[in-house]
Formats: sequence, C-alpha cells, structure tokens
Amino acid sequence: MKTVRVGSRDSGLAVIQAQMVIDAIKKYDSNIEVELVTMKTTGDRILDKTLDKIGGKGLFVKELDEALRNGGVDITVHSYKDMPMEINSELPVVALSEREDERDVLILPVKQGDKSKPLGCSSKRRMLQLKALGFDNIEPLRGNVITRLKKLDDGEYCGIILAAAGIKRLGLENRISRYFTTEEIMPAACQGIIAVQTRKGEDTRYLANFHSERSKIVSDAERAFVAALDGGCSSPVAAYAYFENDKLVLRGLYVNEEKNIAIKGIEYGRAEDAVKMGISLAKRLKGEAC
Ligand SMILES: NCc1[nH]cc(CCC(=O)O)c1CC(=O)O
Repeated sequence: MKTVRVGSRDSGLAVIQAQMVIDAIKKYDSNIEVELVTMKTTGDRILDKTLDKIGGKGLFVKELDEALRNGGVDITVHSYKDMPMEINSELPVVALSEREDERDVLILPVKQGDKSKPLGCSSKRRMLQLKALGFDNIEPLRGNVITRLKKLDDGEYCGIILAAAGIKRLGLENRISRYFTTEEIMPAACQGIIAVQTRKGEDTRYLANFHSERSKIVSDAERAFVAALDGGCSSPVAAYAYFENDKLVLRGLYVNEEKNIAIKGIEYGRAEDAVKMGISLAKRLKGEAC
C-alpha cells in the first residue's frame, strides 16, 4: 500500500493546513496511507528579529526542502505567501488550494485593551498601509498566529493585524473585529493560498482534488509582480489578483523606501497572460516611482 509522508511546520495553523491536504488525499483514495511529519524551521526559532533582518522567507522552508530532498517526506505544505520567489525546479509546487479570504483583519484583546498600547503588526507592508489609514502607534509583532494572539491577550497591544485566512482556518473568526478592504490594506502576494511542493518526478495525482487552477492563475500574476520587483525581500510590496467576469485584474503596491514613494497600479488582461501582467505592472510602477 502507498504511504505519503506530508511535511509541515509544527505551528497550529500549519498543521491545520497540512490536514486539509491530507483530507483531500484521503478523499481521492482512502487506501492511501498518509503520515504527517512536523518540524520547526529556522524562521520559527528566531522570534526576536523581523524576518527581513534574518534572511527573509527562505527560513520557513529550508528544513522542509531538505526533508523533501532526502526522502524524509514526499510532499510539503506551505502558506504560499511565505514561500520565497525562487523555487528550485527540483522541488516544484504542484498544487494550490482554493483561496481563503485574502483580507487582513483587526483583532482586539479578549478583555478590553489598554488604548495607550501599540497596534501590533508583522510586516512593513501592513505597517505602511496602516499609517496611511491614520494609525500611528504601531509596533512589530512576530511569532506564529497563536503566539501573536497570546501577546495580544496578555495586554502587550491594543490590537493586532492578521490575515483573515489564518484566523478562519483556526476557527477563530469570532475574534475578528474589522475586515480591511483590499483597497485599505492590499494583501501580500498569495495570501490565503496553500501550496503543496514535492520532489521532481513524484507521482502526485492524489492531489487532484486539492488543486485550484484559478489560484494558479492569480498567484502567477501576483508572484510575477513581486519577483519583478526583486522579490520584495526588504521593501514592502503587495499584490492582489482576481477575476472580474472572465477578465483577470491585478493590483499592485510598490514602495521605494529611499525616495519615500508608495504607488499603486492596476492591470487588466487575460488569464493566460498572468505572468506578463505581473511583469508589466512591476515595470510600470517602478518607472513611475523614479
Ligand atoms: N506570515 C505568517 C502567515 N503566513 C500565512 C498566514 C495566514 C494564512 C495565509 O495567508 O494563507 C500567516 C499569518 C498572518 O499573516 O496573519
């Protein structure tokens, strides 16, 4: 009998996401044995620094990539927004989930908070857009979602900003106090989409029920935009693609920190031109910010 070993980070959200993939495999063929293998990544261990200071997104995938390479696991499950822009062709992404709510949300402490405390958020992308909305007392916040909620409920912050997707998957939707529209806070590229990665040559037909072609198209557009802006590693960048009838729409936010310029743009096109749209929007915004 076939056994599929599924690699995941060990955070509560990561395990729920891996379980969604496992359920889809079981639904495809209940005879397939599926085993969950969890591990801590460097990104989970170093919590006192913001990600861009310690080497970026690669830190969440290094150990999982290694397990794929050495055969410890057969597939790995990631939040697509946490995956680096360069993906080794030996370790291809072979399936993407349907997109969960892409918006960012405000969470308040369980007990009435202290209004003098800062608003916590974990990325420059959020910080910059919150400032533009008039919030000014903002402090960085790291750790996995459960850790962040604990810091909030311990009274360190007056509120925190998180992705709706993670909160909903954790079953904590009732904690959401306010949804920001994607115009107010443009999401990170691929926010709300789960990616499954494997080793080249693996037969992953068992993921057929999991994959969404629509997610592939919107994520191609968003990631092409970010990649064309040098990966968005240190500068804040946001991208959100969606369908309007049959047309693909891509919105992007580009920030030139040196010049203190932030600009947004929009591009319309066809699904098959997703990548081209990303590159073209990036070029246009970069040009405008010069
Ligand atoms: N950077 C952490 C991270 N990676 C993915 C999600 C949420 C789930 C998703 O976007 O699919 C989160 C938490 C957050 O940003 O609030």
